[in-house]
Amino acid sequence: MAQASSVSPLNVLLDRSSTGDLVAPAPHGDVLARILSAGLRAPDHGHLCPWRYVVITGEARPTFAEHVVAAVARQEPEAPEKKREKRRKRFSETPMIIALGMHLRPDHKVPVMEQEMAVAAGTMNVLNALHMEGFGGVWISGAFCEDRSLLSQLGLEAPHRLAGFLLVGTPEKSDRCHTRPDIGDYMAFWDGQSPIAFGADDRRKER
Ligand SMILES: Cc1cc2nc3c(=O)[nH]c(=O)nc-3n(C[C@H](O)[C@H](O)[C@H](O)COP(=O)(O)O)c2cc1C
Repeated sequence: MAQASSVSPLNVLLDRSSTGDLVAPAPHGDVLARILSAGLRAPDHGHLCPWRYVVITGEARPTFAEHVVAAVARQEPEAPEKKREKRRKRFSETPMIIALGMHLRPDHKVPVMEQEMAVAAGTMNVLNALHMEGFGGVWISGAFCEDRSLLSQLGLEAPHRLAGFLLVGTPEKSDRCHTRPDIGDYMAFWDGQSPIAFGADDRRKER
């Protein structure tokens, strides 16, 4: 486990980073159920429970990879063969794929964007939970995630959508933290008078 007793939970969170360089094992059984349960602890306006996790492992991966490649061909007909091959390899060989289904209710008084944000918040919880249990992953997306035929394979008929996929496994390299921006540029205390000017925006103007 990544979290030794002397390490604070916050330090574990601050240590998380995404990686697509993943090897076996991926979580399974009760550990997987607990990791996905963390997703269901996300804030959820209206208690609509919009999360739908579709787990793809083992022999189902190459079959699903062909559906992804077909969706890429439909959505991005100009995409080079190299891009399709990259998708095929990632979806066939990554130890576990988790499709991030969004069970949306456009007619509900809670705006769809808030329903989608609940799914996004749940996804972040899952990424953190993976990290805390010694696993890793990366959230990926693309135009192919809008492909209705691909979504149907996952049981997501309109108006339900896909927030992308988590590629999941064990990080190949332990030292994978990249440099993070300084929080001082991204936070401020409002003084009740003047609008905030963030350091991050000043720096952007300088470029
Ligand atoms: C909704 C969403 C979709 C993303 N899609 C992709 C993607 O298709 N390809 C990619 O390389 N990174 C994608 N990313 C970014 C990675 O998941 C990841 O955040 C990035 O590599 C930076 O790593 P970090 O999480 O350690 O900061 C996406 C992130 C989000 C939130």
